[in-house]
Amino acid sequence: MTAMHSEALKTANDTATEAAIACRGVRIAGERFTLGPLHCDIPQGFVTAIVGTNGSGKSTLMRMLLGMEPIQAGEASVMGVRIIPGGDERYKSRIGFLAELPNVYENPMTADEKAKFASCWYPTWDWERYRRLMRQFECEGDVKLSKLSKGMRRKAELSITLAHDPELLLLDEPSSGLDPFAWRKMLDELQRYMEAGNRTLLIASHVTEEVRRLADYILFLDRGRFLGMYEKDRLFDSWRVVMVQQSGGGSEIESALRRTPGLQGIAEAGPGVYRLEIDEPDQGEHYVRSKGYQVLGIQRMELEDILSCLIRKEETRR
Ligand SMILES: Nc1ncnc2c1ncn2[C@@H]1O[C@H](COP(=O)(O)OP(=O)(O)OP(=O)(O)O)[C@@H](O)[C@H]1O
Repeated sequence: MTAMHSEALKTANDTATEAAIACRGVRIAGERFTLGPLHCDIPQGFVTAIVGTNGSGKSTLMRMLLGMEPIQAGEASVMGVRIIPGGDERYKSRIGFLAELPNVYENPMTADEKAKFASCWYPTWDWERYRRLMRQFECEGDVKLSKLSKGMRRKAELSITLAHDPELLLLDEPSSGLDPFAWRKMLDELQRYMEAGNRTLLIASHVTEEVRRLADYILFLDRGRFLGMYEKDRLFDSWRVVMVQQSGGGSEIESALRRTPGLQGIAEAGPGVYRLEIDEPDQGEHYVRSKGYQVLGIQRMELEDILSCLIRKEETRR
């Protein structure tokens, strides 16, 4: 399976999916860090998870979408609005954003005070929804944000972020600090949010289980490099590690194995033993067996394994 870019994504879904976010060769360059070029469509009505190593640019990407990181090259648009310096910023009131870290300037405020401030900014603000979410997360609205525990504050901020039922939700590591019960409630709330059908969630997460449960698509980043965007179910269904053995080993077996259909990665795991990472499991296994090699085992790949494989592949490509 190949990484899905705009046209391929439409074909894969067999629908003319609207892009909630479109990036065309977007590049953001700082003194010590460059993100991009980024070329992807985040489809409307779906959950896309950004998965990447620390410092890979997940938060930078989210900030760019809010016009907080200048774009050096390429184009980005959010819900049809192109992000340009000094451009129309009204699109931001249709977005809910939960930053990775709390804003220290808001420390003296209570959650209710912050909510009051937000209610003036968002035309679709719904006090009923805010109160329901605060109750759901067992949050106190009249305590200063600085006096709340990390997890309590996260839950209060999440309630505020969701209270205006935004068309696009950007969540930067939302589960950071949440206990397992709160985490489950958050997943329920996010699933409820998506039930409207026309809502889009972009979530940066290091939590494999969260990605597995929520995401429809996964966008991979590493050190600012875009490693591709994949449909989650196809990714987990098709990527496999196949252990192969052939007594004698040598360069012949390796060059034959390099022609395995769907090969994403290959490594020698011992004398005459090879570890193949493939995304065409049936054809791959058939090919290996047809060459007379012994298949020692086949395993599904975890998210971390897939990310490592994509990183290695990108490094060999360079
Ligand atoms: N406040 C900052 N000042 C200067 N450089 C920064 C700052 N925050 C991030 N960076 C740089 O931008 C790069 C991308 O950081 P970013 O926060 O986008 O990564 P991330 O993928 O969200 O990381 P993490 O998983 O650790 O949250 C980092 O490698 C870092 O060098």
